[in-house]
Amino acid sequence: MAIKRVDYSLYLVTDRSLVPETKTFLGQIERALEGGVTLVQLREKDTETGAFIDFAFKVKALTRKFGVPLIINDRLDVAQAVDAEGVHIGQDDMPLTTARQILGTTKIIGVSCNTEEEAAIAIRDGADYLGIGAVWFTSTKKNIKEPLGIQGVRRILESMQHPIPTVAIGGISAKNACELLEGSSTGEIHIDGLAIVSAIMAAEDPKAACEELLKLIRHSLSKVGVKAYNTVDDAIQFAVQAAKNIKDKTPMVHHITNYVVINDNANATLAVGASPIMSTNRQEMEELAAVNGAMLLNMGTLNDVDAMISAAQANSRHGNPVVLDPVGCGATAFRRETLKRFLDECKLTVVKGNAGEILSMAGLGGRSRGVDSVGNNEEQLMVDAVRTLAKQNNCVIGLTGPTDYISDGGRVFAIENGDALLPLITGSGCMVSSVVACFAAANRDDYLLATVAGILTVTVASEIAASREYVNGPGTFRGALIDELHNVTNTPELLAQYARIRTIQ
Ligand SMILES: Cc1ncc(COP(=O)(O)OP(=O)(O)O)c(N)n1
Ligand SMILES: Cc1ncsc1CCOP(=O)(O)O
Repeated sequence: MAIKRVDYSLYLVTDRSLVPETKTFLGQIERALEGGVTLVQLREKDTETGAFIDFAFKVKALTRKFGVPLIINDRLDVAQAVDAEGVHIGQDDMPLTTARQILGTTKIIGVSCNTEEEAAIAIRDGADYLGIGAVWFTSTKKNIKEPLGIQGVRRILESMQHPIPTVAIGGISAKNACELLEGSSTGEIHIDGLAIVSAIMAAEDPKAACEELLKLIRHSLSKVGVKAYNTVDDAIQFAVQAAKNIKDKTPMVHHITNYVVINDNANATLAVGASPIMSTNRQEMEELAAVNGAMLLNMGTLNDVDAMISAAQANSRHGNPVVLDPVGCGATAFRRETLKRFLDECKLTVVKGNAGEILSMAGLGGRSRGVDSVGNNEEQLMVDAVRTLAKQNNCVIGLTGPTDYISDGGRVFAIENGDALLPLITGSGCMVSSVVACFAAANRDDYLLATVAGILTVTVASEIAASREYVNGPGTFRGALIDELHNVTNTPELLAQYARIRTIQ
C-alpha cells in the first residue's frame, strides 16, 4: 500500500442543509479551510450526479489551493471524475475490496466502523483510515442505533492489532473534543483526529470555529503522546539516528539521474550506506520498485520521461518515497511541461531543488537570478515558496543555497551549514538529492526530518572535507567530500556537533 501522509487532526464532513441562510455552501467550506481543517469530505446525499461533479470541481479547486486532501462520500465515480484524493465508504456501501480494485493504492479509502469486527475487517482489507462512530447522538445523522460513547471508541482502538489512522465522528464539538481525544486513548493507541459536520457547517464563523477546534485537538493530541517533531533538537536527534538507520537497513535507492552526475550520485549513495541502482530501462521498473527503498528522479538530462513517471508510480504503489530533483525546471517549455507531468501524475514525497528551481516552481522564476546574488536577504520569499509549494503538492520541499530551507507545509527548517567549495563542483545539488533519497528510504516516519538530515549530512561533510589539509580546490574537494559522507554517517554524532539549524515560524 502506498504511504499517504495525511493529517487527520480536523476533518470537515460537509452537509449543505446546515449552512446558515446568510452564507453560501462554498463560502463555508472556504472559511473552514482558512481556519485550518486538514481534510475535507464532500458528503452530498440528494444531489444529482452532474451537479455533484460540478460542485466537487469547485471544492477541489479550493482544497488544492490550501493543500488539503479532498475525500468524496460514497461516490467513487465522482471521486474519479474530479481526481479527488480519496473516498469514504460506509458498511452498506460498495465493498472496500471492490473500491480498492477500482481506485488503486494511491487513493485514500476510509471506512465507517461501529464495532471491533467491522474495524478488523476494514483493516484486513486495506482501509487507509477508520471513521469510528457515531460517538454520540446527533441530529445530523438519523437512525443512529447505539452511540459508542468514549468507552466504545476506546474498545475499538484497544481491539486493533495492526493500528491504522482513525477519526471519531458524531456529536463532536469544542465542548467535548478534549474529553473524547484524551478519554479514548489507550496509552498506546489514540484517535488521530475528529470528523465534524454541524459544529463547522452551521457555524456563523467557520474559520474561528476551526481555529478553536484545532487548538483543542492539538493540545489533546500532545497530551496523549503525539509528539510534534518541530524543534532544532528534534531535527538533530532525528538526523543522528536516521544516519544509523541507513547503515542498518542498507536500502536500495533507484536513480534515474543525469549522465553528468551519475557516478558521483552512485558513490555518494554508497558512502552513506545505501545501495545504488541506476537503471533507466522501463522493463524493470516494476520489479525494482518491489525491492527499492526509494526512487530518485533527476531532470538534468531528460530522456525517457514516460519511464520516469512509470517508475515513480510503481514505487508509490509499493509505498516507497519518491524524490524529485527538478534540475533546470524553468529553463525550457519542455522542462516546465515535464515538471507539470511529474507533479500531476506522480505522488512525490520530496522535491529538492536550488533557489532558482524552487522559485520557478512557485511561479517566481524571474526572481531566481536576484535571489542567487542577494543570498539570505530574501528569506521570507524562500520560506513562503517552500511552505506554499509543500502545501499545494502535499510533499516536502527542500530549497538549497547559501541557506537551505525545508518545509512540509507546516514546519520550516533553515540549515546554515555548507562550505563555499560545494557549488564549485558540478552536480553537488544532485548529490544532495541522492543523499536525501537515502535518508527517506530508511526513515519513513518523518520525511521532513529525513530531508533535513540528508541536506545536513552533505553540508556538514562539505565543511569537514574542505578543512582537510590537502584540499586546495574543487578537484581535491570532490574526493574528500565522498570520503566525509562516509565518515560523517559512520560517526553521525558529528552531525550534532556541526549542525547550524534554525526553525522558522
Ligand atoms: C469520517 C467519516 N466517518 C464516518 C462517516 C459515516 O459514513 P457512512 O456510514 O457511510 O454514513 P453517511 O456519511 O453516508 O451518512 C463519514 N461520512 N465520514
Ligand atoms: C456522517 C455521520 N456518521 C456518523 S455520525 C455522522 C454525523 C456527524 O455529524 P455531527 O458532527 O454534526 O454530529
